[in-house]
Amino acid sequence: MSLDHAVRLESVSKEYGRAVRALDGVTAGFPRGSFTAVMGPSGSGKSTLLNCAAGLDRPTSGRVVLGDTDLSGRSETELTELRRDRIGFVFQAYNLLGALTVADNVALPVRLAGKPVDPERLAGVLAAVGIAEYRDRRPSQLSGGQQQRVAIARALINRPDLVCADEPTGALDSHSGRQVLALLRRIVDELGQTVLMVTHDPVVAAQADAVVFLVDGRLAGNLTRPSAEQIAERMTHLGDERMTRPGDQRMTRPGDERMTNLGDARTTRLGER
Ligand SMILES: Nc1ncnc2c1ncn2[C@@H]1O[C@H](COP(=O)(O)OP(=O)(O)OP(=O)(O)O)[C@@H](O)[C@H]1O
Repeated sequence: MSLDHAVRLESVSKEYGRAVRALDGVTAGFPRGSFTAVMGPSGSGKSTLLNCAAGLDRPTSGRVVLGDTDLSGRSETELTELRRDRIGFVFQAYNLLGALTVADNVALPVRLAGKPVDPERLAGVLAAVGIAEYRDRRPSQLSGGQQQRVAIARALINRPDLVCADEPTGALDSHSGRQVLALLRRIVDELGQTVLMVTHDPVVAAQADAVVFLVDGRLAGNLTRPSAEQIAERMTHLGDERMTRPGDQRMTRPGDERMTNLGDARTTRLGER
């Protein structure tokens, strides 16, 4: 079965100078409407994977395909436009503009594209993330969790192909973090968005449909709909993955599935609901 991927990485490697290979031959596809968490030890290449998938970093070799658009060989201007129009970003630091209102922050990607802001679309997105009543406030007048909702609304305004979230709950207390996670889950389930999220936290990753593990820039397996306990267990054994052969992305533990099964896993999940 050929899957409809929001984004696909094909043999992607990323080197910094000669010494650092942040990604090493990563091949992975992320089906539309799926929620995937990327985990691994510090320095394993998680943010690099996310940044390559989002066209923020260029692979040294291999290619990234967003929908049916190959990002290889695109100019900086083209990549900037692709990111603005087709990718939503949510970072640990909310990256909102303090001088703008909530509504203007959310509308910014539309204005930057030189397009008129559709008031209904704007109101709909603000309502969908639960911040309609704060639309005229400045970010500094909101809690961390509310600011992250604004960032999620801004990420959604252009109906992106892919939402990239790097430690989206990293700066939040556990209650706000849970709410933001539930919101990410909801934008996948109800709006059909595709979310790719980097996290260190097994409880956070357990919200995803699939968890992809990285070690030393290589895929070290994935788990489908795991519990936080299964993820934590796996994380403690990740160092063992260094023993696997380069290029061997087969899973070695019970319950694991190959990358190509991520889409099937999601179908199962939704089918169960
Ligand atoms: N701009 C850069 N220049 C040089 N090396 C870099 C650069 N960005 C990342 N690296 C290196 O690439 C490797 C992967 O980094 P990356 O940030 O992707 O890891 P990570 O898994 O997200 O780490 P963390 O969990 O600590 O955020 C690391 O060894 C890092 O030091």
